[in-house]
Amino acid sequence: MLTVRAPATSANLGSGFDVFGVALGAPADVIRVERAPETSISVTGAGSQYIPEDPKKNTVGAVAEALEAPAHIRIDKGVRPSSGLGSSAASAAGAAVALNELYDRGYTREELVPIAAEGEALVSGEAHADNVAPSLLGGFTIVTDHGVNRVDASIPVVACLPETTVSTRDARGVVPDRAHMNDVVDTVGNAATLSLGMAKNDPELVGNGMNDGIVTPERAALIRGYDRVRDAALEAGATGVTVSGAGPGILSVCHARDQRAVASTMLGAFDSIGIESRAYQTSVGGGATLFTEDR
Ligand SMILES: Nc1ncnc2c1ncn2[C@@H]1O[C@H](COP(=O)(O)OP(=O)(O)OP(=O)(O)O)[C@@H](O)[C@H]1O
Ligand SMILES: N[C@@H](CCO)C(=O)O
Repeated sequence: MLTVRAPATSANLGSGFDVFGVALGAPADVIRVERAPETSISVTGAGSQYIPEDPKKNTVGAVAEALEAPAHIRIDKGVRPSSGLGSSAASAAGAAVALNELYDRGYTREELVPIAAEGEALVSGEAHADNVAPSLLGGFTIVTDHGVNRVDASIPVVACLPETTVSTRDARGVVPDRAHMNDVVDTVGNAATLSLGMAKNDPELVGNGMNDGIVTPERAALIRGYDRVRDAALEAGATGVTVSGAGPGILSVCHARDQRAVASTMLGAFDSIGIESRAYQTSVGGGATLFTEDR
């Protein structure tokens, strides 16, 4: 049996819609695989009651098919589905690493990105790779038609997850078809600033570069309490706040000294409108880890 821990991720980071992503130190999915004549899946853990075990409907089933690697796959969910924290992608990335090893397929982590993205196509209708790339590779990732670039970073973040859900499929439905040139220019400038901030490990630059006036306002409108939580986090010292992935998770970037205050104020802001939430005080972290081998 092989075991892989695959981290949650936050995609977009505001200015990098469908391009930027970061691996988070926590939470994570744990995937265990054993060779089998046909693929079967069992799911336990956070939100497992909402996740299909049918291989045709689960992201790991799509990965097993793409790798021609039938297996019994056990998923222990640390990342709740429809969270904006790359739940479906964490499972897909973990399965890709585990099955690649189990069947000695020999793919590099970079080569596994489009394979794991097949799982995302299954659940959201498009094979966007901005969650699977950081879950596989760790750090800050930039996915374009030219492939994936990455840099290590250890920026402190708070990922605050309300009890509500937003499906990526629905959230992709509100993405505008067109944008004003002024907004495009602002967003390009912010994305460049954010990338530089990641390379320099600078939470101010990263936070300043998260603003986006094109997709984020439409997504934020789907999250009850978003403005209140964002304003509270900024007041507590966050250098930038945005929708995590497709939401409803909200991501704040901050200095380590402000992390605790940012987390408690975000929780308090959701609580003030009667929404329970939990906050992960973590930082940009490493990619999927293969930590047990017993074949
Ligand atoms: N292994 C899996 N883990 C989690 N969700 C899965 C899995 N396989 C299929 N799904 C389905 O995918 C959907 C959740 O994926 P979705 O992309 O909407 O959420 P997310 O991955 O948390 O969000 P985001 O991509 O915005 O970070 C749910 O309908 C869930 O049942
Ligand atoms: N870039 C994707 C990521 C989903 O987590 C989206 O925002 O739709």
